[in-house]
Amino acid sequence: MKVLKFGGTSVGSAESINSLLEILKEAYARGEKSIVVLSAMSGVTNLLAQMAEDAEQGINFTPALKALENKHFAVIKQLIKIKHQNPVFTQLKIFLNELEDLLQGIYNLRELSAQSKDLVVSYGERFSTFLVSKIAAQYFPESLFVDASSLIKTDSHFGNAKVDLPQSKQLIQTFFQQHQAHFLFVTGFIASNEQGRITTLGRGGSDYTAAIIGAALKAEAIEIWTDVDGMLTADPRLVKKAFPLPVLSYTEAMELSYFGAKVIYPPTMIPAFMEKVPIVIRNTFNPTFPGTVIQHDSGKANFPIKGISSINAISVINLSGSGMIGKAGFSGRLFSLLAHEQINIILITQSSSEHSITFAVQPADAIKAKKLIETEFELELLAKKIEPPVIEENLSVLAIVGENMKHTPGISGRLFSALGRNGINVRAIAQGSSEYNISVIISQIDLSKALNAIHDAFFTALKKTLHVFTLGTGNIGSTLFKQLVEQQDFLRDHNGIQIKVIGISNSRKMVFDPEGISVASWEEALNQQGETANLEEFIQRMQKLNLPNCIFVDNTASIEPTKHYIPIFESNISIVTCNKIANSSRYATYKHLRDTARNYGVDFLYETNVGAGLPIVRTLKDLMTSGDRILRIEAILSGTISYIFNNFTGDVSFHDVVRKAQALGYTEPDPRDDLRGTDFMRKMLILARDAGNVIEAEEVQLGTILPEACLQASTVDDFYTELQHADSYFNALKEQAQHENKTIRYIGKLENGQVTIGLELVDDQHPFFSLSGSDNIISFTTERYKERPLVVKGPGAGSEVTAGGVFADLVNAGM
Ligand SMILES: NC(=O)c1ccc[n+]([C@@H]2O[C@H](COP(=O)([O-])OP(=O)(O)OC[C@H]3O[C@@H](n4cnc5c(N)ncnc54)[C@H](O)[C@@H]3O)[C@@H](O)[C@H]2O)c1
Ligand SMILES: N[C@@H](CCO)C(=O)O
Ligand code: NA
Repeated sequence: MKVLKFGGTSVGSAESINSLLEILKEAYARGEKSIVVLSAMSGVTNLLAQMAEDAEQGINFTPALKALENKHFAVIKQLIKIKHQNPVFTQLKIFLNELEDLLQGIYNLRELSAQSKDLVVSYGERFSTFLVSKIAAQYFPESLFVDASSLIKTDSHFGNAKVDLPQSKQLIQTFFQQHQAHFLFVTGFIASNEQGRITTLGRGGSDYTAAIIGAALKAEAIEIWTDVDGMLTADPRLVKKAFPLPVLSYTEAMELSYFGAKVIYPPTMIPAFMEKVPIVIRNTFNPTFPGTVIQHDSGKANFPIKGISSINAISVINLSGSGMIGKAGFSGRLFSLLAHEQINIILITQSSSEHSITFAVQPADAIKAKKLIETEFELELLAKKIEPPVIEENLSVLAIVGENMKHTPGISGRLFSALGRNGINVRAIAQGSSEYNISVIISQIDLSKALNAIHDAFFTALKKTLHVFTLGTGNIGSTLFKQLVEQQDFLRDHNGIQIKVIGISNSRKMVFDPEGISVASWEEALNQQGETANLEEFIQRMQKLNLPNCIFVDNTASIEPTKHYIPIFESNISIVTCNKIANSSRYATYKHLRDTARNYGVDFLYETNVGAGLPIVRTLKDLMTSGDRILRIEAILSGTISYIFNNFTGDVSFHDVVRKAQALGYTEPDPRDDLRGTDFMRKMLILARDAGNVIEAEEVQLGTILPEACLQASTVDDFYTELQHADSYFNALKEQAQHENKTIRYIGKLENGQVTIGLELVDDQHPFFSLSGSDNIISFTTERYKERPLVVKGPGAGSEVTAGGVFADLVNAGM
């Protein structure tokens, strides 16, 4: 036998009552015996309470009474065949008349006691249960309406009565013994005291009724049918990836529902817990879903924790002072004082120095608690043995919960590193010695971010989501989007990583979607929903969204974004960039960026600053961190110039080859940056700095490949015109090289902290002689690679290889 309890939404309308009936019919067809416990139709209990209060105030309650009648009558008309409707209308009308008399009495006396209020609200369950029993009788003639006030006995604490479990158990067992042939529909929530006056069971009352009956009859299970799929891993309003848990122990369910997860109210579980009757949370509107089983043991563990619960708003009170040290009974006095005044303590921590006690309460209780303490400890305060209590507000508490934590080291490490990586400050920590729960107090504005980061950290079979904000939709930016689209399934399936692009901006427009922009149609998103670009606002919006695993990607060649790098790091957001401007500006800036990123525990990744996707920055970093020492670097790091000299053969003009390099996407947005050597200089500067040198741009000896007139050109068009005029200059250079059997190379060197870049003609003995396309080559001579250098070679410009490098950095920043 099972006890099936249906909540207010499950009896809230004709449609939902139909769903409920389907569930009963199927159970019936399977030969299962059920007892059904029902709540009032959703909204009705509140409405009744309001009517009672209105009556007390002398406000006319008749319109509300009429609305109540209509609501229930409408269901009768829809779900009961006409020929059977009359007796049902009649009985409901009798109930309604009783209710009206009652309200009239309250109205006349202008007096509402807790006792009469219980009586008023009890009609909600009586209406709904009677109604559903009559609807059900059309399919199951043995259906019987049961008013549970005759079965569940309580004290006279109206509004929140305490159940006399032994007496109720007796009554229930006898009643069900006598009615075995019936299909019982029992009112939830209501009971009666010794004198037979109606009482109610308080919050979660109908669940409690189901648990009391299920326990008394040692049911096979108590099914709580509601409008969600079960207990979830976290609050789904804050964590989109929250999912229903298949199995929980009673203890875990209590811990989880204590904070947040309002599917079931913990005290209602106690009778089931005592008799080891499993409770199953099911969804009336998704009846094939198995739901969550709450049982004696915790079940097979798929993850190290079961879930994360949270309370959005709490206040913390700090009490400190020398007067507490070694003073047995101090906390006893403190907490009995608060308990006596019904102030619920959500969490307590005390340092082992005993110098301070921190505890959390509901915000509404904070001031009262402070005043109570000030009165109780007046003498200690006067003697300055303790400091005045301090209230801190706008805080949240979250807790990770699970019995398996007990057997698994590293859980708290994972929790705190997820918080730390996302820049979330932990204000207080508590772990019960039962190790079922670790709770932390954090600032309210970080709650959603913290929940998501922790959810990602523990439910690893699920996807880790990177939240990305990207600037620049040119060559590199647009290619990156294309690669993201192509790769997203693989990343999800093989690396458990989901990349959500939340913001995109170029110099004209910007667009945001906190749920993630569909990157395949980024252009439409930008053009159709985009607003006028505003870099300051873009960054502010990113900071304000405060998302976990957040990465800012700069795919521009502009100085503007680089001015915001420091505040971005300070918001605990990592940066990935192919833009070389920040790293090649003043050394002080270069250093400040690294220091800030390190202090805030975020990543600053810029592999594509040198040699596009080729592993150059990474290789140098590995050499440095493993203790090698750089003796010399020799390199060709301009893909554009490499391409030009590799293709400046035969009759083709120099000017045309430069145009071609630009068309192929090798050049900087302004090709003069390549040809004047600026771009190469930036790369050498970055490498020199990464190799440990303190060096400024003006210290680089930069030899040029251009005649003076080209260097002076003030626009890109002028520049191309000057290049056309310089044909003879470049042809002469080419002929000289051919004559000497050499090739023209533009080579950078770092030695003894000095950087030089210049044109050289090299012969076939030189390692840089044979290069093709846009190839870069770099050779590191180090203490360990002294005889033969470490060489990296390959295409060092172009949108595919560059975007690929940015992509790899992006994924690494999310690790
Ligand atoms: N082409 C390569 O092979 C290569 C290799 C390595 C690094 N890079 C670097 O990649 C970067 C981008 O190059 P590209 O060829 O894609 O340039 P691009 O000119 O094609 O695109 C630049 C984009 O940045 C946007 N932008 C500029 N200023 C902006 C601002 N203040 N706010 C928002 N958006 C802004 C522009 O609107 C445009 O969408 C450069 O820094 C370049 O040095 C390129
Ligand atoms: N314009 C650059 C792109 C790579 O940074 C080059 O030609 O090398
Ligand atoms: Na690189």
